[in-house]
Order: sequence, then C-alpha cells, then structure tokens
Amino acid sequence: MQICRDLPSLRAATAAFRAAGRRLAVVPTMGALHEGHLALIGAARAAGAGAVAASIFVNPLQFGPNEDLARYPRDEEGDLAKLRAAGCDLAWLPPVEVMYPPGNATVIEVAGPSAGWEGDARPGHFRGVATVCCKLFLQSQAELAAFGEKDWQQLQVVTRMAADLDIPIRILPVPTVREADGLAMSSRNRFLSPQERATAPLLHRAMTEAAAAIGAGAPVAATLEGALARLRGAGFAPDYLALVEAETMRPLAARREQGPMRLIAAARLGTVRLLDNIAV
Ligand SMILES: Nc1ncnc2c1ncn2[C@@H]1O[C@H](COP(=O)(O)OP(=O)(O)OP(=O)(O)O)[C@@H](O)[C@H]1O
Ligand SMILES: CC(C)(CO)[C@@H](O)C(=O)[O-]
Ligand code: BAL
Repeated sequence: MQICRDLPSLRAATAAFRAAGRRLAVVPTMGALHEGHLALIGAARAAGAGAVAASIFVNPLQFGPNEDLARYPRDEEGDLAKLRAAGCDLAWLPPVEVMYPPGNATVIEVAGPSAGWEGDARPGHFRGVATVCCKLFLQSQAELAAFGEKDWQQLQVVTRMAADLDIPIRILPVPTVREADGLAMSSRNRFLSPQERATAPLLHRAMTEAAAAIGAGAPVAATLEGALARLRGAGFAPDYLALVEAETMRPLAARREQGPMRLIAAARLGTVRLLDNIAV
C-alpha cells in the first residue's frame, strides 16, 4: 500500500493506476477505522474499482468551535494496518496545510439537502464536508467514491454536490454496518460508558419499530412522539427523530405513497451523539 502525504506523490500514484487501466475509487474517512469503513473498501471493489484509495483526514472545516475536533480519536498506525489488511492500494494522509494552504478562500455551499437536521445541529458542518469531499474528488480524480448510509444526510449532500458541479464521479452508497445488537458502528461509540453502551441499541430498535408502524399506516406524528418518549425514558436526549424524503431531506408529516422515505435520528447519550437512519 502506498502512503501519500503531498499532492505530487498522490497525483503520480493515481496517474499510474489510470495508466494501468485500473478504475480508482476513493473512500473518504476521518480515521479511527472500524468494520463500517472497511465495508466501504469492499463495496468499492465489488462495484468494479481496480484500485482503492482511502483518505484519512480529520477535517477542521466541518467541526464547530465547541465540537470535539481536539478529542476526535486518532490512530494512524492502527488505521494503516487495517487498510493494508483490507487490501487498500493507497492511503492519502494530507496534513492540514496541504489540504488548506495559507490563503485558501473557496468553500462549497450545498443548499437543499444541507438544510435542517445535522445542518441545524452543526452550523457550517456540511459546508466543511462538501468542501473537503470536492477537494478529495478533484485531488484523486477517482471514478467512484464510497460513502456510508450511516451518515444519510451527508450522503445526500455529497451526491447533490457532485451532480451540481458535474464532477465525473459515481457516488456509491454503502449500507450501515451494525454491531450484533443493532448499534450502528461509529468511531465515537468508544466514548460510551458500559451503561450507555448497553442502552445505545435502543435507538435502532425504537426506529425499526417506528418505521414498521409508519410503513403499516400508523399516524406519523403520534408514532414519532411515542418513540421519542421511549428514548427519553431510557436516558437519551434526542435532537431529532423525523420522517423525510430520502433524497431532499424534506420533512414529511405523513407517509408518502411514492418515492423513498427515510426515518432519521440524532440523539445524545451522555457526551456521545449517536446518528442513525433506516428506510421506511
Ligand atoms: N457503521 C457504518 N457503516 C457504514 N459506513 C459507515 C459506518 N460508520 C461510518 N461509515 C462511513 O465511513 C465514512 C467515514 O466516516 P467517519 O470517519 O466519520 O466514521 P464514523 O465512525 O462515522 O465517525 P463518527 O463517529 O465521526 O461519525 C463515511 O462515509 C461514513 O458514512
Ligand atoms: C466524508 C468525511 C470523511 C469528510 O470529512 C467525513 O464527513 C466522514 O468521515 O464522514
Ligand atoms: N461522520 C460525519 C463526520 C463528523 O461527524 O464530523
């Protein structure tokens, strides 16, 4: 596995993949890798990638001033070992000053799917995500980019951005990888206390039951209120639990007859903010 930390070496490596006729996939991550990230690599290969480049970059632009940038888990050695074992071909580890050199002045703002939910809870977050993903796509010139469905709104924002900017890349959505008890894998799960870890799977369980009820015709508002009350009773502080149009992220007050819907949630348990979503 090649390790690149500057743009000339990344460009040389990706040019060599292209010259060899290997279709390149990029897998953007912030490191602290787990099975969910490795599934993105496997999915990219299964979708026809002949070479996979994973990026590890804890992007300061997507963290608010009071967020957890400083305590975001970092484990470069462990991550590189996992990427090698997963058959990754290239690790792209840009220092912050390579990604954002002094004087940089351009950001990408995606209206539409950035509005609401994570966009409200984390002002500026999707501007940071869209900007870094746009840069990663242009730096790598990959043909394919794999993103986890766990971050559903992010997936919609990045898909919209690539389409709107005519970036010749296919965005590949990858289903959420879960622990045996249903908890969506996330780097931040390690900060749950043992008691919180035992409570955490209720988020997915309550969402699964609410989605089934709504799918079967139960009223949306009352069903979501019931699920929220159950979560609060178990010690969660929910930020939102909502039924939305799957691609635009617009809220739905009632089940729609046509077009995909998604149940999305963010809830805090102690100091950890859990995200999850499922199809309805
Ligand atoms: N459980 C999962 N299943 C599938 N994809 C995942 C999972 N967790 C993360 N991903 C995807 O991996 C990519 C990188 O995510 P990131 O590095 O933020 O990991 P994370 O575990 O979600 O961390 P965080 O705790 O910050 O949310 C994103 O496309 C994200 O959707
Ligand atoms: C896509 C991403 C790597 C951009 O920094 C990040 O938002 C993440 O890890 O999901
Ligand atoms: N998984 C989304 C990255 C973030 O929480 O900033």
